[in-house]
Amino acid sequence: MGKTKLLVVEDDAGLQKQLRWSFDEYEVIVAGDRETALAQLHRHQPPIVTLDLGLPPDPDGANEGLATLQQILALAPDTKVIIVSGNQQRSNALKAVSLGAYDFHQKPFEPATLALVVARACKLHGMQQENRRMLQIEAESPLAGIVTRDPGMLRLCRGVEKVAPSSATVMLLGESGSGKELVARGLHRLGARHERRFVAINCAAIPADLLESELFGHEKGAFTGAGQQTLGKIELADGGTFFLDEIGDMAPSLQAKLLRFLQERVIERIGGRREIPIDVRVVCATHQDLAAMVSDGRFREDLMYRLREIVLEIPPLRKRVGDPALLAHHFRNRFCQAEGRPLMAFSVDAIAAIEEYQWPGNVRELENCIKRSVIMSDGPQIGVDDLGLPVMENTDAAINLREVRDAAEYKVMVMALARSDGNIVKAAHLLGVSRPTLYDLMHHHGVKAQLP
Ligand SMILES: Nc1ncnc2c1ncn2[C@@H]1O[C@H](COP(=O)(O)OP(=O)(O)OP(=O)(O)O)[C@@H](O)[C@H]1O
Repeated sequence: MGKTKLLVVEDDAGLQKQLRWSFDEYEVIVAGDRETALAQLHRHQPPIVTLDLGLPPDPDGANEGLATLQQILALAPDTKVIIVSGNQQRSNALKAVSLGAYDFHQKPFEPATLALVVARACKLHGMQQENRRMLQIEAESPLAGIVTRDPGMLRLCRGVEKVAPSSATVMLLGESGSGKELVARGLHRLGARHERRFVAINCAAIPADLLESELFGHEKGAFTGAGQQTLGKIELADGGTFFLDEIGDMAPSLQAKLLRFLQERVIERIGGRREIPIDVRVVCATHQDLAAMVSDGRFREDLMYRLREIVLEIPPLRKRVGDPALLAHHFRNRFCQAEGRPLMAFSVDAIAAIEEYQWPGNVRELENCIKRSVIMSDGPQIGVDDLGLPVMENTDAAINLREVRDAAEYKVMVMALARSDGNIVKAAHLLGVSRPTLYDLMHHHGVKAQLP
């Protein structure tokens, strides 16, 4: 990465030199008047500007400096402008701050203090840019609420868009916390039934003897304690979408009843004598291997086939390229706002740990981890210790050199393409390879020129 650009607007040649010298870790660009300053701003787009208020043709006043400030902010509103002004100009410096300058520093300048102000401004600018990028990603999100840049997830989202308008029964496969319910809601929202209800039931969370009544409802007096008629979840979803989570946990006796409903599309409330026609779109989900359960006799084969007219697989978080860090920023934004805390940055170590960790609990685990970190961390930064991630044991999962190399190659290639927004020339430059080499790599990994 190149140095951060710093535009110094200062008409005194001696001071220009001094500033250039004390900011050697920045790429310092100097301008001695308004016109040059605006031209340099245009050309270099520096995130930070130090601005002397006394510029020619008004070196003893502040009019020219204030006018320059206003033009800079009109052209590049995110720029952090730090006023460097003489003691006698304090009131003008304050005026500049009220016009949108980031801060002011009095002459004679103290390099160490000014360096601190510039570094802080730089950090703030970086966070604001990152936040803007996040908001854009969220706005561009292929499905409302789903934050991802991973090619596999983007493919899944395209699948959801294709399947949503049909009435096919969909089975979502994915580990716990990987976003199955979010995808089910996406199917509902993009489908023709979006104005009706989305009703979800988790078969694993309800005791087996209550699940039947939860699903099909009951008439008054159907069993002890059935004091009034209660509609089941399937009936409540009539016209809309019915989401059956953890379908693998359903008891065999209920599996038969569910199968009958899927075949005939009628229900009978417990204790009722009437068949009630119901028109719902069924989506189900499981983290279990249903085929294996069928072999063991724990799940009905005919029901499995009924349920999986279309199967969509949600990749676990550890297999999504770039998503752990992306989602961490997304949740950090959300929880900082919810907790009324100023936006915190992740330390470099914290981001590395987030990318490294395997996330067995997937997005839900990451979401909880970031929530806890935002609440618990004391400073303006979320450090690796705030995350409270377990220390990872060394696994011997991947020791085949070609596999490891292939996986690493794929990962950096997708990251470069994502970072350059699909621009092949830029991505090749980032990777330090030629364009034809990048095309070869993309071909090898089956990645299309335009990111999915
Ligand atoms: N890609 C994503 N972008 C943003 N938030 C996500 C994403 N995936 C999941 N989440 C969030 O993570 C949490 C868990 O997701 P969800 O409940 O859909 O997972 P699940 O697979 O249905 O979990 P379970 O198997 O435990 O029922 C939710 O708060 C959800 O909003």
